[in-house]
Amino acid sequence: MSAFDSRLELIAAAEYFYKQGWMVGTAGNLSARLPDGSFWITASGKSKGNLNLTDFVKITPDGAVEFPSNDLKPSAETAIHQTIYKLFPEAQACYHVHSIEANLVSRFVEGDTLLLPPLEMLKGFNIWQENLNITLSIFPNHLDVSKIAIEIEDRFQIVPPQIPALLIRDHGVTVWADSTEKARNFIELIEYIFRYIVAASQTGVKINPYV
Ligand SMILES: CSC[C@@H](O)[C@@H](O)C(=O)COP(=O)(O)O
Ligand SMILES: [Zn+2]
Repeated sequence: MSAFDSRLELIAAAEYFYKQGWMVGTAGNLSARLPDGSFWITASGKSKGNLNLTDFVKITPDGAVEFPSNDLKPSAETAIHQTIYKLFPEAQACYHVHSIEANLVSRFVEGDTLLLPPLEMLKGFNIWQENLNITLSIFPNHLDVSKIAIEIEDRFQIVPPQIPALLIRDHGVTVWADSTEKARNFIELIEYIFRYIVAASQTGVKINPYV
């Protein structure tokens, strides 16, 4: 019997995110680790709404690129996935999407952290606190993606993230988890929180710190 192919999970998640409007116009990239420490990642520039098994590139633990076919390039944001897997050995999947709400909330603050509203949804990140005071790290969006990856590594080595997620300003969110299933849930949870922050900012009711 052959082992389960995690690319099938990535294809299904990408189709779902695409339908939510979070991976339009080839935006976003998804990866999943393999038992040998290598990972599958979406090839660069593919429409994420209808990926197939040949739309992935394998990155080995030493950073070599294994092309299933030679006209594929790895995701332009592979360096961020490599950094996440290096920093968090328990991570088995890393998902990155672009939503309008993520970009709006990234502009609600000028600093490098976003205070999250104290929503029950945070329990989905395994946060069990009475008075929730959780922040999400925001990073600048550099043209040179390796610079973003270096800044993620530098900051998280000193200040570990409170939840397995980070936001790149004017760009989108990245999450990681110990399974593809959890990574998909984490994207849904953080995008719900972003939608809540945007909606709350429009109500005039003091239900979040940005109103
Ligand atoms: C709509 S282009 C977006 C890209 O520049 C990038 O941010 C992205 O998420 C997808 O890049 P890709 O190289 O396809 O993985
Ligand atoms: Zn991106």
